[in-house]
Amino acid sequence: MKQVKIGLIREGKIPHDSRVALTPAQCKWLQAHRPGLSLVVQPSPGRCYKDEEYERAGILLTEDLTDCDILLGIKEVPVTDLIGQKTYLFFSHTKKKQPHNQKLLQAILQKKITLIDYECLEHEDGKRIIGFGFFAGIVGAHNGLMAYGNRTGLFHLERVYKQKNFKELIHTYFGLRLPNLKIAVTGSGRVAHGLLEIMNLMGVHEVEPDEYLERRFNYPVYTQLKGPDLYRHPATGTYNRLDFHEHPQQYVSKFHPYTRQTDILLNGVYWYEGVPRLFETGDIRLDDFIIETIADVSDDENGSVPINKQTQTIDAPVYGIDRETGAVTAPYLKSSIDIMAVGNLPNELPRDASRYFGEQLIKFVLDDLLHDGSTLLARATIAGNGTLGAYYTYLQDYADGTIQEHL
Ligand SMILES: NC(=O)c1ccc[n+]([C@@H]2O[C@H](COP(=O)([O-])OP(=O)(O)OC[C@H]3O[C@@H](n4cnc5c(N)ncnc54)[C@H](O)[C@@H]3O)[C@@H](O)[C@H]2O)c1
Repeated sequence: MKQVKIGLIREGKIPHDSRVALTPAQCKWLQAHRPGLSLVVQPSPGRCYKDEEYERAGILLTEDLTDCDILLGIKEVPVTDLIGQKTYLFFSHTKKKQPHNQKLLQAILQKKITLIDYECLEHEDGKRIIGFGFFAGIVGAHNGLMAYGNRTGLFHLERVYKQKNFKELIHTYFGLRLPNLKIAVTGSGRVAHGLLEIMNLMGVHEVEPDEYLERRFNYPVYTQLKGPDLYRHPATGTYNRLDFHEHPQQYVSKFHPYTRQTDILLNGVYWYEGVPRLFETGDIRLDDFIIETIADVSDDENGSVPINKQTQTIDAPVYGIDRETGAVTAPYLKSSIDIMAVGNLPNELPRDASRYFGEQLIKFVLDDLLHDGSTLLARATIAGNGTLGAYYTYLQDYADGTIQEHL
């Protein structure tokens, strides 16, 4: 095994993110159990684990990371902070040619940095290895229910970020009595798992989609809608997962009947251009469209939820959409549907989200970082030594292009 020095960088992106790739306890465990590996931490006033906690775990704090081999961050690293010729792992949000990160990729290439993007780390079958989706689902489901409680006055949920951790959050559900709600949960990935976890913790009962559509219940229920429940090929009437992933534009949505039976929609589908929207904007004017609150955890503006018109912040996560005009309004108006849409939901539970992330990193990626010749890492390497990685040559025009300013 080679000698590797890993540095945890201070997050530089604004608005500030307090998550970190490895907790103090995980760093300590790694130093004890992975000979050849050493770790240092760049001090940070805003990190969810304090500098002193790393110090107490025996991890060296240092401003200077120039002698590290690998630097771990979370969000996009500001161009001015990049250290040339290093290997970085973070979420770069460049693989879809996002205009606002074009400059970042150009700087990475110029500085001969190796960029391994967490989002691109995939198992052989294409399933993503690490991410924050589970805690996005946890916070998203809570916030969706919280918004419905605020709207109707039928119950009250506190903000997640006011709790110390996930365990404390669960304690706030003791004694919670929900009305006879019908909740539709969409998706089957990490976000959906987090949504389901909260359903179960809040004592909402699961029912099958057909039962959900057929009757009302005298207790709160949810149903989980996965690919085959949401989409069908108009010619065959069926859903084939691989075919759908390749040709989503050939499919249509089957969600419409659920808009007539659902009080709250918790949306966790994976959406990209071509995937049918769950419903169309005009549908919200229909008298039998009864959804009052939507937590769009997937958070694609004008995506699977076409009335998600803007992403909010943790401070003010909810806005309204007027049923008649489709215009953005204040939250909790009778004439509007409430939308909860925030792009950094896991930041409401940063310590738990970081620990969960670090666990996956240690389990599935760390050994590859300590040995040469990993195909897992090669497939996730967007740039290296001034050129694009073998799997990312499609980004060449993006890397060459004139800088587009992000509006
Ligand atoms: N709001 C937030 O803070 C937040 C945080 C994390 C994730 N998200 C978003 O939530 C959405 C869901 O994330 P997730 O973590 O559940 O994703 P995931 O990778 O865990 O799951 C994706 C699911 O989508 C399915 N899928 C559909 N089309 C696919 C395709 N073409 N290729 C691969 N898989 C396909 C997969 O089978 C899988 O079940 C994403 O859009 C993500 O960006 C939002």
